Amino acid sequence: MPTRDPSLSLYTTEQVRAIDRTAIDRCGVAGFELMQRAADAAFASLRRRWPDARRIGVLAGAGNNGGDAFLLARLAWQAGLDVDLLALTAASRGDAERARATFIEAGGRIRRAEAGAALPASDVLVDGLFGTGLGRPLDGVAADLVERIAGVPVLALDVPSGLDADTGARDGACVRADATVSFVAWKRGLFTADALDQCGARELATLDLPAAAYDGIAVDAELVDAQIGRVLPPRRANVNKSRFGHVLALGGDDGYGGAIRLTGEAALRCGAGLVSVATRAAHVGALNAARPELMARGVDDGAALAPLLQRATVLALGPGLGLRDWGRSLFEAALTSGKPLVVDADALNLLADVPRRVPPGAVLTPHPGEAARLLGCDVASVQRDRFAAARELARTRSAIVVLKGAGSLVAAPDGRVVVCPWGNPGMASAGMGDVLTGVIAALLAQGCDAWDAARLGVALHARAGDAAAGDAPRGLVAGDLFGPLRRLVNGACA
Ligand SMILES: NC(=O)C1=CN([C@@H]2O[C@H](COP(=O)(O)OP(=O)(O)OC[C@H]3O[C@@H](n4cnc5c(N)ncnc54)[C@H](O)[C@@H]3O)[C@@H](O)[C@H]2O)[C@@H](O)CC1
Ligand SMILES: Nc1ncnc2c1ncn2[C@@H]1O[C@H](COP(=O)(O)OP(=O)(O)O)[C@@H](O)[C@H]1O
Ligand SMILES: [K+]
Repeated sequence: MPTRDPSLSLYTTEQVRAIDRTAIDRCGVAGFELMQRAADAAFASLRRRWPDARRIGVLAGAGNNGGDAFLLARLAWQAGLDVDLLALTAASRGDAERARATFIEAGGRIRRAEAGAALPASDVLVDGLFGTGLGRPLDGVAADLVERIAGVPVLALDVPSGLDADTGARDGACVRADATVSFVAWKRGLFTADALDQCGARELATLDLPAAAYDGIAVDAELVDAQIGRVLPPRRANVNKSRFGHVLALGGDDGYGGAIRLTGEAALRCGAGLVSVATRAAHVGALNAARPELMARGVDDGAALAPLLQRATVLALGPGLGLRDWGRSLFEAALTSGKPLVVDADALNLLADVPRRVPPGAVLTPHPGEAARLLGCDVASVQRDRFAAARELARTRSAIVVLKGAGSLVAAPDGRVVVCPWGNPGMASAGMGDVLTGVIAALLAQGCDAWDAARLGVALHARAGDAAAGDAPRGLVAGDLFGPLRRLVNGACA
């Protein structure tokens, strides 16, 4: 991938280690100097965030993450603060041992963390137990310490200890930080899954590495860039609705008319020129009454869809579609039409059942449950490595895949991945996915290719969710997103 903007570039831990090695071996920046810079950056962050803190508690592990912690402890000590440092081991390795010695030389004292050791009484606790070297779940004294942290703000060095920095998954005890200062480059796992509960505010400290340290290391993924104007330019004045596509939303079996209405309305609110809805006849009256701009049509089966499919430029297939014969027949007709489409909800469940190919340019929008069905695994396996799951689905289905949930990922068959840093737990409510389907369909209808429509759609949807939720996520409903979506799609997020 081309970008080198460090604030958007995401790497695996192996890649970050390679960057560190290049900086040390080829750019002449000593490892200890890097550690010192890491400690400087983290201490500056601590002072900025908690200027009144007098008592600094520090947890230090045996590796270089612990080395960062010793050097931060020395800075705090030299600044006249009280420092209570608990070390997991009696000795460290390499640069970290030198860092330990430096702290002791400066007059600092170290308590050895035995089973049941009292956590430091502190105003801020610094977590330097494990960073990118974490190789297995925390256990023993480390797990015990981490599980007993309570009632004190926590600053994590590089990664909250216990979090897998490659996947964002935790397996057992894990530090819940208020802020995480990450060093050198963003680790991709800080932006999805459990990471959203464990990291707190994220801050990147690149430690002034020379640009050459990053040479030859392609980013593994990127954060979504919200520069909407780049892919969806402002509208010209002399245009008419036929320029902006005709979305056909298909779904809404008995009892699920609301789902497809949300999809249709989202497509309208994001600028599709025309939106038709093919649904159960029983829903048409209510749809027309509630949203007359939607052209709602009752269809008995897939055969009845032919004229609608012919007129449509983009399909939004699946919300409320159901798994009965009616839904199956619409599913078959829609896929056979070869039109560009967004495949969601029950259409994904049908896709998991029926060995069908989706047309080129399709966007699949599974939540982890749907992704698991498509991959033939369980939800926990998807969540254990969302990057791998999204990439595998995109590759095997030759489609753009949006793996939804906290920290949504968008993956392409060629391995590209972007991660959405927005969204909130208020969006864990019925109908939110139906809205996303309409958003992406509208962007396809207005000329975005599948990749742009998916990444931009995910960004708009999540930012609209954040704008609508404000500081009150509980009780957010999907329809609340329409107002913010309209503002954002017109460029408010650029
Ligand atoms: N020179 C460098 O490479 C730099 C490294 N930095 C820091 O160094 C960290 C990485 O350091 P390390 O590679 O030493 O690794 P860590 O300090 O994260 O872990 C230390 C060691 O603990 C052991 N371990 C792993 N999981 C364990 C578990 N669950 N229970 C018990 N022991 C376990 C492993 O042997 C591992 O190597 C980064 O996260 C960052 O904080 C920074 O100082 C910046 C520069
Ligand atoms: N905890 C969360 N944080 C951020 N976004 C979330 C969260 N929970 C759900 N979302 C987003 O809300 C949408 C929910 O989609 P989905 O699960 O398909 O809901 P539904 O089937 O009810 O429409 C997705 O875009 C998802 O990424
Ligand atoms: K840590």
